[in-house]
Amino acid sequence: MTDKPGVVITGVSGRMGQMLVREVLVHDGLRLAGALERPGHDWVGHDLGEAMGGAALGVRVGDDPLEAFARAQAVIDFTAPAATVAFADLAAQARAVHVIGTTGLSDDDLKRIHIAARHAVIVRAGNMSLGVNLLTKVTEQVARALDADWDIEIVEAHHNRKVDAPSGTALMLGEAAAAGRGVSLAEVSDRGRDGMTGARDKGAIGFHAIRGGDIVGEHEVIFATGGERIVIKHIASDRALFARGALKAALWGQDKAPGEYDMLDVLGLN
Ligand SMILES: NC(=O)C1=CN([C@@H]2O[C@H](COP(=O)(O)OP(=O)(O)OC[C@H]3O[C@@H](n4cnc5c(N)ncnc54)[C@H](O)[C@@H]3O)[C@@H](O)[C@H]2O)C=CC1
Ligand SMILES: O=C(O)C1=N[C@H](C(=O)O)C[C@H](O)C1
Repeated sequence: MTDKPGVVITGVSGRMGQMLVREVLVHDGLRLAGALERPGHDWVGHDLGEAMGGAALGVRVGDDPLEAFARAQAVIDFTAPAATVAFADLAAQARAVHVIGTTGLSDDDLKRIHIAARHAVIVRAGNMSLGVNLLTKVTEQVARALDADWDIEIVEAHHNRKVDAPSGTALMLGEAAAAGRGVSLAEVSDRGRDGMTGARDKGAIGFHAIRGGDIVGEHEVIFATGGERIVIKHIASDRALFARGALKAALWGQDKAPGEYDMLDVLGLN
């Protein structure tokens, strides 16, 4: 028996799920306590290691979150909005730290997550990398220093399997730019122009999404005015980066009071 906190990984067959499994297996401070997939998925009932194409791990892929979370101190969840909202309630019942990487959450989803955080620690971020979280701080500072004669545009690029746009990261960067400018993102956001749009609205924050091939994740914040342009860019070339950030958050959350946190809290950048 070990006293390392046990982690359940949801969506284990997914791009991030498999990366999280690999990273938790080599982590010094955490152990794999369970693996979940959606009911009806091919992997359910099979050994996780064998399902991943390797040696048996002695961990069976399950489809019952309540049973799995009861045995865990943390749940790491990169799945889909409907699943994540349900997991937030169940992780809170089990008093397990819930690390949420899922993006594309609606305002209603966010409200339900907020309610679950009354009873347990939830760490949620559209991007778990140090580089992107640092970029949000830089974006906020640059936006604060510049007036609305500087147009702000956010361009993101991802692989062709991504289902949501703008990316969670682009929205984090948009929120940071809006905060720096002292405006509400909802009021100035301008998404994916097409057709006779008219001239750009002064003060708008524009979003553009590229989808292609196997791009892991690229984000650019452009500040443009007459005669000059500032471009700040982050390139992720390995999903392990997101997985390691999520594991750090799971460990960090173990001694925290119930509430909603983000990666800036985990990384000490707030
Ligand atoms: N915050 C961050 O740093 C990052 C966030 N993401 C986000 O993570 C999410 C997943 O991304 P990918 O791994 O690329 O997607 P994916 O489609 O490869 O994997 C999602 C997995 O979740 C599973 N799933 C869906 N409903 C489920 C349920 N009810 N119970 C258990 N499993 C369920 C699916 O079967 C699938 O295996 C997306 O929202 C993506 O934007 C991705 C990378 C980094
Ligand atoms: O779906 C992805 O792949 C990614 N999603 C996150 C997002 O929406 O920003 C983070 C990362 O860019 C990869």
